[in-house]
Amino acid sequence: MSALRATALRSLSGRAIAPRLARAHSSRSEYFLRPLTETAPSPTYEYKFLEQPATVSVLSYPFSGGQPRAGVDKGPDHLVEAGLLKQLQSLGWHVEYSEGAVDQLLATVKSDADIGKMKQPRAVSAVTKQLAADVAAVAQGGKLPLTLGGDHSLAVGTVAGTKRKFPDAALVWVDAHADINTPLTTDSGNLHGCPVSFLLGLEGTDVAPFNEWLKPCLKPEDLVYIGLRDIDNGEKKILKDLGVKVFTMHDVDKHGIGKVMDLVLDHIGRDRPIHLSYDVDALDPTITPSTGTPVRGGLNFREGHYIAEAIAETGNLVALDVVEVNPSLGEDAASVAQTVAIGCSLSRAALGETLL
Ligand SMILES: NC(=[NH2+])NCCC[C@H](N)C(=O)O
Ligand SMILES: [Mn+2]
Ligand SMILES: [Mn+2]
Repeated sequence: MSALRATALRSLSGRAIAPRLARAHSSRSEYFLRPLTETAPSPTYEYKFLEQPATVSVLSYPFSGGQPRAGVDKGPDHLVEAGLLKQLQSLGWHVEYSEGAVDQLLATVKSDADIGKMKQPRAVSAVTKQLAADVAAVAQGGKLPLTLGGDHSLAVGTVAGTKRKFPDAALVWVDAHADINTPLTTDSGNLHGCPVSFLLGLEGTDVAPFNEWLKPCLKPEDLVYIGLRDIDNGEKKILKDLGVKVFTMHDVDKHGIGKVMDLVLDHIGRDRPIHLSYDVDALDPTITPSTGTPVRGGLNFREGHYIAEAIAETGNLVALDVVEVNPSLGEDAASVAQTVAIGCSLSRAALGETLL
């Protein structure tokens, strides 16, 4: 059985429903059945590593176990309710939607005591293992997986999945944080601060339960960061020792975002598949307030979108993550709506929306 068939198709209320019923009644699954290809036959750019017709497979992963704040698991539903699927369809994409069976996966985790400093390691491992299989299956099918989080620990799964189809893929990580703590360096123990170290296979990451399924799949030179401004001391040492290419907010201030993106593409090259992992806390908290670990001094609205647009323009995007939207946080309903809207607009920008 394919990995994706294991994920349940769900109704708007989150109840698991039979696919045939879903086809008849779920408004989400209409996107499978009646693509509006008359209005826009294909995306703005030719996505050269994908098969035709260009298809985005949206994977909803309502998971919060990589960090302590409730609500980030509601991010995917809010993004979908805001109209994301229809928006992507009107950009010319064929759109599929499925929801990771996170509840079922978590039900297999009976107790989840800390392992060393790691919090909820079994939950994160179980969910990311399945997500890796889902992303790999989508990529093998010639489609683009768009994973909606959920917290950033999910990227252990998404990047591992992308790398099964595209071992040469570059990883562009847009974030206030480096998320490269290891189980040895982390202060918080929150695994959303650690996914990159597991992908690289750094010292301390060869631990159960992850080492039962996850092999190092990323090289330091495959990775570029943009937007960093809150880096733990242990992470600074790792970044320097490995020589990872980092464009902090200082670099964005100094060069401007246009130059930074030129330098990003100079570094990774212009003919390689790109996995874009976008943490919405990369943007300034005035722009995306509803997120668990906001840090002042972030990307402004245009800088944030320009990054996604510049990646889209390459035609090399093969996978996208949009994570850390937490609709339970923020001052008021307007903060939440704004953060969700920007999760949608960043996704559209990466999938080829242009201003003209
Ligand atoms: N994906 C995120 N928002 N990560 C925040 C990580 C914060 C901090 N560096 C930690 O390891 O706990
Ligand atoms: Mn972050
Ligand atoms: Mn992050």
